[in-house]
Amino acid sequence: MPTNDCLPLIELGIQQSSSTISSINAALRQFGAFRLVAPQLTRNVSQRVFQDVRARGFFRLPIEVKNQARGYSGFDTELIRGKTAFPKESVYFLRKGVENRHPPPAEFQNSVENLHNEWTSLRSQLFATLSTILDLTEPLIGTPSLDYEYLGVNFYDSDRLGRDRVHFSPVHMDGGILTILVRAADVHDGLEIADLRTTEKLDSEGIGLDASFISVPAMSDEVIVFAGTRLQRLLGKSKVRACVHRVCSPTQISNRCIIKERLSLAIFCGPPIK
Ligand SMILES: O=C(O)CCC(=O)C(=O)O
Ligand SMILES: [Fe+2]
Repeated sequence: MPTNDCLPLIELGIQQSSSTISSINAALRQFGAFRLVAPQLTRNVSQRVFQDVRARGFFRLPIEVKNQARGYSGFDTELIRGKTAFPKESVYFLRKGVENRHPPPAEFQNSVENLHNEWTSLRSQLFATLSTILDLTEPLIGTPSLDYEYLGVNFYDSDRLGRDRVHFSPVHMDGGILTILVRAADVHDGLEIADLRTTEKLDSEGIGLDASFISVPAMSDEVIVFAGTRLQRLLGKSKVRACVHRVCSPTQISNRCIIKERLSLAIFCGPPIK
């Protein structure tokens, strides 16, 4: 299976070359994704979040305790396309409509806040660069209707997955404008994205059955950026496709580093389409 060599990389703060501009445009049509150089997110701040989660074992706490934590979403409680359960646990931060439970442990909260601060200083640069690359006249952020964002820390445990389920994350698209995905391990951790040129299908379930997928290993100093359905809707399918992605369970990642537990952190930018 080809890997992320076919996904181009954006470096912020430099003049984008014409070859970068054309390869990012092509990748947004073929995969709805690109890679971003972001050591500010991958090196210290996100590693601190992951270390804190591991060291304090937040996800190993009794379910009654986790259920008390604001933003906690239990194993198999989120549904994809309203029917397929997502076999992960998450804690969401900054999400609207999260009920007023106890805040998660202070260290966890602080480390996520530090990461969010780093992201805040990157955000306008990334969106400005993307506007240049896509030759946009309308801003993608800066209006109240687009500026919503929230973060999710995700925990996947293969011991809970059972034998018959092959995906930590069933195939899906994200609903907002962009998702920035930071992963804990510098390995093949099962993330795959669809090559949308290999299928005529448009829904994520159909694409999941039909398309070829590429494996996207985690690289140090880089994050993956997915386009969401809102961006596809705003700019049109001929310019940007929403990324169709899934995460294979460790048993499916043959001949590669096997991880039983997986942590990731997603920053979701832009409200989903209502
Ligand atoms: O954990 C991952 O790598 C992907 C998570 C994801 O796709 C999501 O939360 O929407
Ligand atoms: Fe996703």
